[in-house]
Amino acid sequence: MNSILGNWAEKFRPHPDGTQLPPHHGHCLGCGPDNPHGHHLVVQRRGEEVHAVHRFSERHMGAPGIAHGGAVATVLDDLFGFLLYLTGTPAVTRQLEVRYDAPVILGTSYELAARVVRDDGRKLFVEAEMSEVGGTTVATASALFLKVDIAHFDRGAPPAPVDLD
Ligand SMILES: CCCCCCCCCCCCCCCC(=O)SCCNC(=O)CCNC(=O)[C@H](O)C(C)(C)COP(=O)(O)OP(=O)(O)OC[C@H]1O[C@@H](n2cnc3c(N)ncnc32)[C@H](O)[C@@H]1OP(=O)(O)O
Repeated sequence: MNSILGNWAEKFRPHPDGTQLPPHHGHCLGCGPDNPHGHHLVVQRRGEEVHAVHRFSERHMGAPGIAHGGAVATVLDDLFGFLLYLTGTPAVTRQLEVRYDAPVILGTSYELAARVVRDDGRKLFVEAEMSEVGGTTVATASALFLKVDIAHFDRGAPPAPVDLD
């Protein structure tokens, strides 16, 4: 097994309500603390939802001062990946839809929340929103994740020394 995922099984242990969930792995683009180009998303379990407060930086700029839509999609997709700690099974994104309701401003904090709306065999239907703190929704997302066997991840190249420049 790809060693970067080697401790994944223990990450599926029960996570009490209110606790911070572990990153998928150190170099994950969404949440890995060791990825200098990543978003460094920090996520908590809140009941049957996952929550985060996030600020986009200049590294994720689209229009001047505004987050790139792909960066917003990355963060929403990665947030969905934290629901797997609650469902207890590996799964991958099959389809992702994002609705951009308002520009996401760099350096501004946003609240994110995601949940599973239907767990149907291999299919996990999920939804999320991103909002100004205590205010207006700026983006919503829905996705279909498909549960996969751990062998799915063997197709990834073993983690080489990462050249992140
Ligand atoms: C211990 C170590 C653990 C390691 C733990 C790894 C950690 C992991 C880190 C996670 C981090 C997360 C980060 C964010 C999440 C990503 O970023 S995941 C990365 C992006 N996604 C991918 O790379 C997935 C690429 N796609 C694939 O590999 C394959 O298409 C899949 C998803 C495995 C599915 O292939 P498949 O098994 O052949 O599925 P398929 O038969 O086509 O469809 C299955 C069922 O779904 C239905 N379906 C398919 N598409 C649709 C659709 N769009 N709408 C409705 N139904 C559909 C089919 O009709 C079928 O239904 P049934 O006939 O069974 O009723």
